[in-house]
Amino acid sequence: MSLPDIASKLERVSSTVSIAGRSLLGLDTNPVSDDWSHITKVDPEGEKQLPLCFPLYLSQTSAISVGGSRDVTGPRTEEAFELLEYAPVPAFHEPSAAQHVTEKTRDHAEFLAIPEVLNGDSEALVGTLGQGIEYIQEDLGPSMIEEKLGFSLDGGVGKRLTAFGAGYMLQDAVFEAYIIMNPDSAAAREASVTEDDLLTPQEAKQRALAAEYHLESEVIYLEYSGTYGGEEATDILETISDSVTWSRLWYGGGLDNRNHAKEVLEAGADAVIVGDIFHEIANEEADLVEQARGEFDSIPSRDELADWIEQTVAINETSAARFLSTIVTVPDPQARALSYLAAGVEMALELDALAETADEPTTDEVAHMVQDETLSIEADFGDVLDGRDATAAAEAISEALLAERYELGEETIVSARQVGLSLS
Ligand SMILES: CC(C)=CCC/C(C)=C/CC/C(C)=C/CC/C(C)=C/COP(=O)(O)OP(=O)(O)O
Ligand SMILES: O=P(O)(O)OC[C@@H](O)CO
Repeated sequence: MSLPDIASKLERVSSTVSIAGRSLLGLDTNPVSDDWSHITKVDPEGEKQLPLCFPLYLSQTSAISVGGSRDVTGPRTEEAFELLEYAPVPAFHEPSAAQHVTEKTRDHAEFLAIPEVLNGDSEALVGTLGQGIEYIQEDLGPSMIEEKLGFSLDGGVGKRLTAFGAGYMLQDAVFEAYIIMNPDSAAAREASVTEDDLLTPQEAKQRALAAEYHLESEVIYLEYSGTYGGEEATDILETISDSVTWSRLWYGGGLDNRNHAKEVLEAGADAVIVGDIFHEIANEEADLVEQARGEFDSIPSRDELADWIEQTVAINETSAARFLSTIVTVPDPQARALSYLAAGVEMALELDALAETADEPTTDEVAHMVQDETLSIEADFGDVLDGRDATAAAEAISEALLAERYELGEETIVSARQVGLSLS
């Protein structure tokens, strides 16, 4: 038997084993975790930012999806991943263009999740994917391999190596088969989904089955980006979840309270995706810090701060409480929100005070200032990260904010550009 014959036989055997594993033995061979019930979508676009103590909020979610369809660039995506190194849960990359994938994002991301839209134009199903694979094969792959080898690739071996490189980079990629049901969203515009493309529950189920059996999409993603899908969405989820067995079924769009999160989970979603309300915490935290600066002459205790926050805002209406309420396993979202908001405001006030102690320091001096100071937030980070990571997280975030405050450029471990707060 020739080598190609053996390869083709092996391929046939392995795909039969995989189908048998899935359908006859009922084995869960889907690489996307079945334990995930809540995913936070972090969008590295300029206007969407992270709260100061993002490791605390993100400790409650199952995983983080990094990506967005507007104003996203490779460098911004890299910055988001660098910050999210300090999040206590895995972060994966959902690019909306292949150029957002860089060597650095590949190093940081748990895996690539590639969108394919089941009710858009052919560009959104296979066109962009083809361009993406071409980019990996012809640009990103060779430059990464050449950098590792230290010499340039050409000839037959070069060709095989770059093909191998593209396969290698995509081997742990998973596919998210989107059904986009809000035509008035960036995702719909990106995929050319219009009113005419909206699906009935039965049509959605049929496409979901095609995605599971033909495309072998690890995830089927019902997307209402920016608006809650209500009964229409729960009808679709119920219909799909009755038939789809192997792919994970995710719902995203407009979630900002527990009832809606429960509704879609009870209708059969394996996980909910929450985006906007998480980013809104950053604005809320910045507003509170601004008010606290006017209110207190010295740094109050954490308890005093919590009392003041309770008098200043209706906790149940805060973005912090609403975000946490979408995580159905968090027992008391309001209490948790109050404690995280107080931690964030205290961290900002402590850093304001630290900034006052120096006049035009260098980047090295800023690093030392941060290392010599123990901020209260370290103990909070210690509750969700292990000790060394908690110190590293507090130092990296503080250093970035101080460097930004002194206009020291971008020499810090992480950039403060995506943290929604500036020191006074
Ligand atoms: C092969 C590699 C490396 C990359 C592939 C790149 C591909 C195929 C990207 C897919 C682009 C695509 C079809 C986008 C459709 C729109 C979509 C589903 C976007 C995701 O939605 P969000 O960006 O989360 O939505 P919002 O911005 O509306 O919140
Ligand atoms: O931003 P929201 O409306 O929460 O939607 C989350 C996600 O489904 C967007 O792709």
